[in-house]
Amino acid sequence: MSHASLSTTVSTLSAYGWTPELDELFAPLAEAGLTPARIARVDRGQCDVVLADPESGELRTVRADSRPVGSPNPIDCPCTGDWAAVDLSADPMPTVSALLPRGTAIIRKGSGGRSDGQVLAANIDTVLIAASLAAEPDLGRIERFLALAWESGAEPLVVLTKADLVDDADHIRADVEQIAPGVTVLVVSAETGEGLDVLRACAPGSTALIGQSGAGKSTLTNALAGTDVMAVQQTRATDNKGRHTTTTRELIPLPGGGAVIDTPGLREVGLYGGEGLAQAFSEIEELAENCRFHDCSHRSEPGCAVAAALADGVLPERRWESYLKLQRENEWIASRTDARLRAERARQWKIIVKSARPPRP
Ligand SMILES: Nc1nc2c(ncn2[C@@H]2O[C@H](COP(=O)(O)OP(=O)(O)OP(=O)(O)O)[C@@H](O)[C@H]2O)c(=O)[nH]1
Ligand SMILES: [Zn+2]
Repeated sequence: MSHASLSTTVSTLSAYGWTPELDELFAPLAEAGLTPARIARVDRGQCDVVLADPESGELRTVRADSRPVGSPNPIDCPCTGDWAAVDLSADPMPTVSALLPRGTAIIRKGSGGRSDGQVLAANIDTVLIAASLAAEPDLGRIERFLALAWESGAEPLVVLTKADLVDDADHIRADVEQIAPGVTVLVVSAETGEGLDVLRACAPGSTALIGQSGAGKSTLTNALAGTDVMAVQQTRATDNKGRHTTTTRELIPLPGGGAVIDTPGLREVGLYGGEGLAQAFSEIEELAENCRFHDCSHRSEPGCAVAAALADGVLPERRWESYLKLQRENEWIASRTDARLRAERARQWKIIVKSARPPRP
């Protein structure tokens, strides 16, 4: 590929987040005749990728066989938002030959008691947590989403939707700000357009939308895209039960540049370990630094700053309980994944030992 067409690729794909750094990383793959592409949607064994056509330089969506990059570990499987190397000349259809290392990734615990992780979106700049103002905000759930978002490496942003349905949006926003240290909380309405410009300005680049079913994620995606790209629930859900409209994760380009990944409503949001929890509860981490003992368990030790903050109401009981609950979950998953990784390593080790063993005389 000539230098000229490479820089065309950079400028064409930059709307999707392609950078000169990625381009440099990709150089050997381009040399091998592969084309950089962003995965816009994943189905079984195949995916839609967006790429700059090597001939015309124009953006094109191509269906590609993703089996060559499949993996028994769900975390390593291709995911919406991944950057990929595509072989356009493959027969009978283009194939995904390689996945590029992820910059950020939202990973939750797989559903149904499994200890596998599941990647919801990759290479995003902002995780937009949508929660409806129409119902009492579920603070515990928002805290959970915040921990998940911080852990992704991207910047969290809380968006309270359906502002047109309530009078006291600012009051609720203040409550949510209390549980979201360091995070911007916006109030928007897709119905009236309130707050959408601020939202656009707050979330440049690639954004992933997460939240409960019925939170208004698809409506927001449509509002940002300026066209009906996602199907929206027909009737106004009051109970939100079993009414999932969005079933796939899809990367949608935005007119002003950037892209948004709409995800299906999440009922189960198990954490998958990591430091995100500490960031989501940063004020507790700061408090703990003032405990007399540096290994304080915050139960009954003298000079415990957490206990003092609980006693005088600076740290609400609900917030502390929520932190402990998520921490227990994280520890459980950490113990499970460690055990599994150990088992995996033991197995690989056995294979190596077996193949290295000299043949029997
Ligand atoms: N009044 C009002 N209703 C809204 C607004 N945004 C969304 N809704 C309604 O809320 C319902 C749910 O919206 P969706 O966008 O489908 O919700 P979702 O989060 O994408 O749901 P899933 O796809 O199931 O995850 C629909 O009936 C929307 O019309 C808003 O700003 N104001
Ligand atoms: Zn303490």
